Parts: sequence; structure tokens; C-alpha cells
Amino acid sequence: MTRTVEEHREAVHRLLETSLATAPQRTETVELVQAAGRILAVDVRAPGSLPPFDNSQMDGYAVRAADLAPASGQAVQLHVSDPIPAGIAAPVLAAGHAAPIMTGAMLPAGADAVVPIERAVPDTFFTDGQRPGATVCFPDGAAAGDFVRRSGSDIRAGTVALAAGTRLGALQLGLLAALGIPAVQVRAPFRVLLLSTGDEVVEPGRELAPGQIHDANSTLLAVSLQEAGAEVARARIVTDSPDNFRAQLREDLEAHPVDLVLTSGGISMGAYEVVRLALASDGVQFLPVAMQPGGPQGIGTVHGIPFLGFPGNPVSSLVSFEVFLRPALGALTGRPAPRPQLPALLSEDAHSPAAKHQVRRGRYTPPAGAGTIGRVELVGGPGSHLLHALATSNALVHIPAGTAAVPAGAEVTVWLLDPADS
Ligand SMILES: Nc1nc2c(c(=O)[nH]1)N[C@H]1C(S)=C(S)[C@@H](COP(=O)(O)OP(=O)(O)OC[C@H]3O[C@@H](n4cnc5c(N)ncnc54)[C@H](O)[C@@H]3O)O[C@H]1N2
Ligand code: MOO
Repeated sequence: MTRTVEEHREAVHRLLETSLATAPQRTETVELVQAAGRILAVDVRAPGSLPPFDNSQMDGYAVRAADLAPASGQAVQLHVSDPIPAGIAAPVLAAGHAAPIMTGAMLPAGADAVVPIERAVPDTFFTDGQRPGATVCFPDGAAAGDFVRRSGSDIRAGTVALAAGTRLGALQLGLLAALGIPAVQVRAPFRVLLLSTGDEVVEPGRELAPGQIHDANSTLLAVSLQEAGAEVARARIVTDSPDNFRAQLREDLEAHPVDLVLTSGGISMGAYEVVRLALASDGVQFLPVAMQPGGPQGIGTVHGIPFLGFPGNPVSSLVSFEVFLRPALGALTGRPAPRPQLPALLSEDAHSPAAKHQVRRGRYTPPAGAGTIGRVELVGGPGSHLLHALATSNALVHIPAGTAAVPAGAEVTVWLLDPADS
């Protein structure tokens, strides 16, 4: 039975959801800069308040506001006390005094307001030599709290600074640094065993014998997984011998605990479909999905581990990742963020097998002005071997099942592969 794209996407989601729900959540503690893009595993409470102490928002004078409210309405002269740079604990401010204070410096006990230097007379700081016996006046007065950043006005000690499940970026990690937290407990990455199959497939860098090709899928899928926050625990090329495939799979799974086994190739209708031959009787289904490319798909479990078999054609593998696996990872592990999905005007006629959801590669150009939509031109044909066209594209162009032709100028949906283009 042919599945629709949506049915298979849902099946992939369910497969991973079930296994992640029963697995104990693994976490690891990493330093802040290494935690970028990771998902927080636990609530983090503020160990202290921010700001940690009342401090000055301006370069100016720390004062007692009450000193500046004389009954006569005349501006009052205050004695200038020792300056307070940032980074020290100053002595109590005596009544009738004003202490030069710098931005970020701790407010001395007794002071309750800061007057910016521009509002003082004189409006520049005294030198050390000038200060003894000097006075300063503040014609505008001051109210308690003026230009004071209160302790805890950003966050109070003990409250939740970041909730479990938060995706950590610069903004969140900067907060943790300010709170004095050097490392953070994050969810361990989703681990994948990646097997590229085929007797013809040879590692890049090795010379090709006639009929052989270099392995593109290991790199295409490993980098896609890595960009999606997953970890490739082991990647290798496996030959077309089902016995060998089964033996290597067992060996790899013993050495590398993983959350998913992902293969490419060996699943369609040929005489030597190694993945199909090795696993078909083993809790894995091989079925057609009404999508082009990416029609043949394998799904199930091997040795109790979720299994997905993607087709060998490189574009088919990549499209399978984008359409089925990446959205499930995003929804279930918190990473990655969904691809931006946008409407775009198709710049040329396109034809599609009406029974299938076709995914073409395109080059998306954003709209020139607000209120308009972007354009997308197709790159290469529908063939699933067109790696160069894939490499020059920045979007997947979706032509849904039931549509045999889309005329130039019609609106289609594109998924941006590079969010910088949105
Ligand atoms: N009679 C039929 N033949 C095919 C059908 C079909 O329905 N009936 N489906 C076609 C479609 S669609 C696809 S997609 C492929 C999928 O085949 P497999 O998943 O079994 O993949 P292979 O046969 O192993 O390889 C297909 C193609 O991709 C190349 N390849 C494989 N691995 C890699 C790699 N790691 N790096 C680069 N290129 C790779 C391989 O050499 C083949 O050219 O089946 C169609 N056939
Ligand atoms: O479905 Mo295959 O994936 O067309 O190339």
C-alpha cells in the first residue's frame, strides 16, 4: 500500500516518539559556549539576584535625595566625598555629602539616588587635588530611586531563570554567565548509526575502479544530522552482502548505543537490495511513499532500535531527511527549528507525476518589497542523482500530489534550506 507523505511523516514521528518516551532522558553538562544550540535539560534557578547589588545607572553623584529638597527651594551645596569606581564596596554616605560614582558602581549605604554628572554644578568631576573641601550643587534636585538599578530588578535569587526545554542561544547563555553559572546541563544529542550501502560505493579520497562511485550520502546525511543537533555515533559503508550487513549492524550496535539506525540505499526493487534482504523479515517494512524523489522507504525497528531506510539516490536521501526525519527530530528533541515555509512565485512551468508529491530543488529570491512574495526558479530537473543542482539550490519546492503541472507565475510552497535567505 502506497503511503502519502503525511502518513509516512506521522509514522516516522510515532516511531521515534515511542522510543524516546521509553528511553531514560540522557543529559550532559557542558560549558556555556559549547552549549549554543542545545536544549536545557532542567530548570535553572538564579543562584543570586541580578543586579546583585543596588548600583548606579550613570556616571554622576550618589546622593541622599532628602538632602536635595530644602525647605527654601534653593539649590543646596553638598560636600564631595571620595569617588566610587565600579568594583569596590564604598563606605556609608554621610548626610550632606555627594559621592562621585561611576556607572555600575555599588551604591553606598545611605545613598538612594544618583544625579548624572551633566546635571551637577560643576558638570565635570573634580580631580583628586581639587576634591578636598570641594562642594557640588544640583539645581534640578533628585527623587529617591533616580538612576539606581535596584538589586533583583532583573531577576531575583531563587526564581527560574530558564525553564527545562529552552533552546540555548547567545541571549540565554549570556544570562547564565551573568548569574555566574559556568556550565549547564543539556539534553544529550540524539545518536544515529549511519550506514551507506552498496558494493559500488567508495569513500571519497579513494580511487574508483570501473563502475564505482564515491559515497556522497554519508556526508550528506551526517552533516544534515549534525546541523539538526544529532550526533553520528558511527558512519560506515556496508557492502551488498546481507550476512555481512547483519553482522556489521550487530557489531556497531554493541559498540555504539544509538537512538536510530539510518541506512541509505538497498531498499528498492533490484536483485541485490542489501537492506531489504537483511531486514525485511525483522520488524522492518519496505514500502512506497507517494513522493518523488524519496519514493522507496524502509521503517521499523532492528534489535529494538528505531530504523529508517532511505533510498540510495543522494537527492532522494536528502529529501527523505528533510521531509520525514528532520521535522520529527525538531518536534521530539527540540532541535532543529522547522525550515521556514514560504509562498513563492514559480519562474517557469513545472511538470510533476500527479499521483506523487514532487519535491524539486530551487533557488529562492526574497521579495523586493513588503507585501509581495518571493520568486523561485527550479535548479536542475527532477532526477534524484543531480547533486550539483542540489548544491546550488537553497530551497525545496513542493508540488503536492494531485497536481500534474504548475504554470510559470503560479504560487508554490518552498522550504528554505538556508534560513539566511528568508
Ligand atoms: N524497478 C525499479 N527500480 C527502481 C525503483 C522502482 O520503483 N522500481 N525505484 C527507483 C527509485 S525512485 C530509487 S530512489 C532508487 C532507490 O534505490 P535503492 O534505495 O535501492 O538504492 P540503490 O539502488 O542502492 O542506489 C540507487 C542509486 O543511488 C546511488 N547511491 C547509493 N548509495 C550512494 C551513496 N552513498 N552515495 C552516492 N550515490 C549512492 C547508487 O549508485 C544508485 O545509482 O531505486 C530506483 N530503482
Ligand atoms: O523516489 Mo526515487 O527517490 O525518485 O529517486
